[in-house]
Amino acid sequence: MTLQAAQKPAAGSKTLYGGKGTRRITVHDIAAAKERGEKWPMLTAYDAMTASVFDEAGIPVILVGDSMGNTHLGYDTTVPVTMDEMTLLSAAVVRGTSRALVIGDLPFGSYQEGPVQALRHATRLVKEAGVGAIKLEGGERSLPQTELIVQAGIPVMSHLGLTPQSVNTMGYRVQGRDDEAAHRLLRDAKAAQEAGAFAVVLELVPAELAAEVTRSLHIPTVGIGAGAGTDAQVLVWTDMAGLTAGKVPRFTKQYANLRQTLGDAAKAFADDVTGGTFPQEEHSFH
Ligand SMILES: Nc1nc(=O)c2c([nH]1)NC[C@@H]1CN(c3ccc(C(=O)N[C@@H](CCC(=O)O)C(=O)O)cc3)CN21
Ligand SMILES: CC(C)C(=O)C(=O)O
Ligand SMILES: [Mg+2]
Repeated sequence: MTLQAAQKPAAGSKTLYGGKGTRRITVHDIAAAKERGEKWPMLTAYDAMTASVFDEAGIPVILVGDSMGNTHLGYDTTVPVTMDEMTLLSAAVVRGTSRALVIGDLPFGSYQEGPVQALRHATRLVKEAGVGAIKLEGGERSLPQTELIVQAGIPVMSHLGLTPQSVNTMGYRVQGRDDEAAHRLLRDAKAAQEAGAFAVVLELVPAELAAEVTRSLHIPTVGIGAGAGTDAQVLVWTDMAGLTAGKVPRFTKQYANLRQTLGDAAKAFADDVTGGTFPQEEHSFH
């Protein structure tokens, strides 16, 4: 097999990424991908336009992350993000996609009170925004929430390791470095799986530990700053495209420099207007 053939599955083949299917991807497709040993990409999106780009690019799973607080809403952390903000932007992402599984993050304060509150807000994201699954942070501490939401028929993605909604107690440090923390993370991951989660995000954990968790679970792991041993990888789209203002985490790879490109376009437009070279005849009506 050529390298190209190894990397690019034939059109129509049963793969999650880049497949040509017209129906929306489900959590069952994701479970099947782990059985095939297939790795898959996930990106965040926060609006219909960007989501449609990723959907057309074959990204099978799109997360409407509460990272919107940092990237789009101008907050310092994800902590202030509200259900209204999540619902509005999640609905836009669903409208912009036809094939990707869209997952909505439950924001801080929307599930910590208990399972009934969690189910109410998960249900809102499904009914009002149309997401196919929700994500919440925490293993053991979010088990009752996970169980009740799954029982209600809503797929749940768990999120372990660095959980940014706990920044005020946790900081933004690598998690699971010592033996005790590593065992706790493994326990959390197994508990999430037991409670019915369909996948687990592992954020900012040592690569060896993330690989061990991945081998120990039958549901897929989605890494971010967790090395190459997870089943899937997720990045915040504005980080990977070079659009985020300011510092981006070291685990991000930058695939474009949209901040430069967009800034250059804005300057070129401004120069045209101030210099009187835009609009031209072809942009005018008589
Ligand atoms: N734009 C953006 N990208 C993200 O990845 C992201 C958000 N926003 N908002 C929510 C959380 C916060 N995240 C963060 C924030 C900071 C670090 C950070 O400073 N990490 C250090 C490493 C720390 C260590 O070595 O322990 C780094 O240098 O990357 C990591 C993840 C990830 N999430
Ligand atoms: C980085 C991912 C996992 C996330 O939770 C977010 O974007 O909010
Ligand atoms: Mg999040």
